[in-house]
Amino acid sequence: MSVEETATEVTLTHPDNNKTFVKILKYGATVYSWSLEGQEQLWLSSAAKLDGSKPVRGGIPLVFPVFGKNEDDEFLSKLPQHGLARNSTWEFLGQVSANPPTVQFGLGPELANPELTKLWPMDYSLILTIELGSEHLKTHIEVSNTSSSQPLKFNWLFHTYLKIADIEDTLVSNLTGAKLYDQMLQESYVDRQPVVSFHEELDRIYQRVQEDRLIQVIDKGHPIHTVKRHNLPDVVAWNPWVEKSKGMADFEPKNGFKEMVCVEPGHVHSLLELQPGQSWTAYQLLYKDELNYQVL
Ligand SMILES: O=P(O)(O)OC[C@H]1O[C@H](O)[C@H](O)[C@@H](O)[C@@H]1O
Repeated sequence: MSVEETATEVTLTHPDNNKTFVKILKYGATVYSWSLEGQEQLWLSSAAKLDGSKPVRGGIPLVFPVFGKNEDDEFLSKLPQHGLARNSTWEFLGQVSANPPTVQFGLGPELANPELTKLWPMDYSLILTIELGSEHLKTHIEVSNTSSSQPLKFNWLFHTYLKIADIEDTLVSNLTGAKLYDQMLQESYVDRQPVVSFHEELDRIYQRVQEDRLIQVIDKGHPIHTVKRHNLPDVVAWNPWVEKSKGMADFEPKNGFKEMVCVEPGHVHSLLELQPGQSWTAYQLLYKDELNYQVL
């Protein structure tokens, strides 16, 4: 069977290779493991809670309807950091294709975390489609405004924790020339460095990165992850380094920051706004590619 469902999770296994699989927790519809021919591609904290008691520290948590904390919107500002999708149990909608194995999960206000839904009482429907290729993982989201009268304002982001060998040997490419908001310095500037390198905590929101820019994670000159985006113009790059990792109870081992980098495609610099009846779609595609410096 290429799709197996338990009470709490769904596993897709590729028909051509049983060491290529993806595991998705119904809680948060969080992909928490993606193995490609036996090689794990995503970082997961050894202290991550997989029992629905808090969002998963690692894998691909889903950020909706707000990234970080919103301070301006009457309703979004009441939600905790990163919203309610990652702390709600989604419905497994079933398999939509046999090869590549593809499944869907759904979320709406009737299913979402009730405490958080009280704070953000909007009508919406989310459909997450996960496709496991022999050499890729595609996560596709559709957001619909199901209200008959109110606009729907939101952010979306795939909070992808990529597994790497050593952060000090790692570069992230093809973000050069993009404007960014540096959450450490709390200021905006244009990145003029040829690549992003990591020597301390780094937390940057790159804005309006052209869609044809492939973001590559490079280990000692070799591209180990390539991230393609559709309708996700903003890219967050994050590594918590020593002090921030110490402060996160569910981040283990404490030197685990050396083996992860977050590259998070999203629409977070501004809010999306859908009128009643409208829908919006976007996807993230993780795969392997040749080294491709598009800008230096
Ligand atoms: O601890 P969390 O709420 O999961 O957030 C983890 C991180 O998410 C993003 O990458 C933000 O840019 C960071 O500022 C934040 O620390």
